[in-house]
Amino acid sequence: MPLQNDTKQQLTNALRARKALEDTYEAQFKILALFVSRLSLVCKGVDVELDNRLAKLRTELSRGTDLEKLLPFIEGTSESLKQLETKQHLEMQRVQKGLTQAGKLLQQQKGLPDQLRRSLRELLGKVEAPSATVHAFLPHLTDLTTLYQHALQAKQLLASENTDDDRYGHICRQISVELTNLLSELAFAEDSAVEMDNIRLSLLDKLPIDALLEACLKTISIIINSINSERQSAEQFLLKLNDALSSVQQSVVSSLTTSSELKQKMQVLNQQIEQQIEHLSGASEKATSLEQLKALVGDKLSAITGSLREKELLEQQERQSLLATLGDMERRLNQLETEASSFKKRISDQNFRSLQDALTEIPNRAAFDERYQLEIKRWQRYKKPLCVVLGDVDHFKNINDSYGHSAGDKTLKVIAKTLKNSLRETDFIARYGGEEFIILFPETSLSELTEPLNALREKIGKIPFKFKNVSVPITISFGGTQFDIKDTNRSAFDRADEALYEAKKAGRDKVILK
Ligand SMILES: Nc1nc2c(ncn2[C@@H]2O[C@H](COP(=O)(O)OP(=O)(O)OP(=O)(O)O)[C@@H](O)[C@H]2O)c(=O)[nH]1
Repeated sequence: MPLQNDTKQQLTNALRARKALEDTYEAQFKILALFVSRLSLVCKGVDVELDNRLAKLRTELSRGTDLEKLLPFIEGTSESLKQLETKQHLEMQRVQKGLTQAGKLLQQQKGLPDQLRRSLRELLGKVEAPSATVHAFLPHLTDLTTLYQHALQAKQLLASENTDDDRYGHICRQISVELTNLLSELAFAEDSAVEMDNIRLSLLDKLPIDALLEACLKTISIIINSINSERQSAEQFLLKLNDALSSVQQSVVSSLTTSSELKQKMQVLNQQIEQQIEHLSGASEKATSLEQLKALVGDKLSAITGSLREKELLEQQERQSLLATLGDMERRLNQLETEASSFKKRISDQNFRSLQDALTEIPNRAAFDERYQLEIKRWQRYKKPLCVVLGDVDHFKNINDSYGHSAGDKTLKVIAKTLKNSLRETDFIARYGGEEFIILFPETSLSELTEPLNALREKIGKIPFKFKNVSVPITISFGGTQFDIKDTNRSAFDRADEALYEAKKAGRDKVILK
């Protein structure tokens, strides 16, 4: 009996446990069903077929249908989801392509404000980055729409400006910037350099189109004059070279003629001496007495001595004429050497000046372009990191406006000097234009730049500038990047430019590295 009771108890326990398990399972199934229903409602509207399948699944779930019977519905829905995923992937590519095309089209528009161009470039970079969902493109679409709006507004503003000055204002500014860059890349002798500097200063003001055209014409005429004077001096040098060479040729010819004449005379003398000696030996054989022989030898010897003296004289004459010719040639060649070295110095001075910014005396944009190509080649070959950094003086326009252009010029000089002196010899700094500097850091990675650039930024901020007895703190912003395997020289530069733009947007006096 006790055994029977025991079995009964065990059975009851097992039944209770099973009931509890079933209850738990039912509760979990309900939660899951609710979750799936809610999730399916969220997906509603994405795809009709998926909507239908999910609706059926929801109905079956709400009826409490068995999991086994639900399986065909779940499989059907999974299939629809898979198809939808492929569709969405294609859709994503389509949206990405569409946004890129629209952005690039906007980029091709002329006359867009610089800031808008930078934002657009930044946006295109984001659009090209891989995305997990189509939704991720929505903010980009909003941004692009805003940029389109701004571009349209800018264009409308341009079109609505009526006066000549306003209509051409934008073009004038561009010409002005290009002309300023050109001036900094041209090397001129002192007198033209002063004229050029006056033109450069005049370009800092907002010039009306006629004044700007005049500045262009003046620049062209200075360039032509300078080319002409260079051509004349080259011509003069070539004429002198020609003169010197023909006079050397003449000397050589005349010395050759003299020497051949002397040679002939010498031959005659030699023959004469030989004959005299022959005559002497013949005559001495015929001599019958010692007295006769003595007189004969005496006569002949004095004749031979005379001929030998004459020969010596001729030889001396030849030596002297040769020495005179050589002396003359040496003098001419020395003159030529002096001319050539002064010409060479002028050319090398000119080369140096054409790569140096006249105001700040640091390398100019042309020098930068040359060095940039070289450092990129080194980077490609040796695979050592290479960074490029743009620096831009903050609110520089205010300095010009408040204290005049010469104060602005002085500021640029001091900043350029400070930057140059604070860099390593292997780094390279150039004035890129206006108040913008560009620095190349070979064999340096981006992580190694934060500290020195911040130190540089702080150093500039601490320079005690004083204009009209007012202390004026001046700051600088830096944007930099490291060369990447996919980079072109333009793309790396653009990234540094974007970083600089971010530094300006973030409040200036900042270093942003991308
Ligand atoms: N004195 C002087 N001024 C220059 C020279 N080159 C460019 N500038 C001036 O530099 C100013 C640059 O002004 P913006 O481009 O508006 O920039 P910013 O005032 O520095 O403002 P942010 O860069 O936005 O901080 C312009 O007023 C130019 O005329 C130069 O060689 N000498």
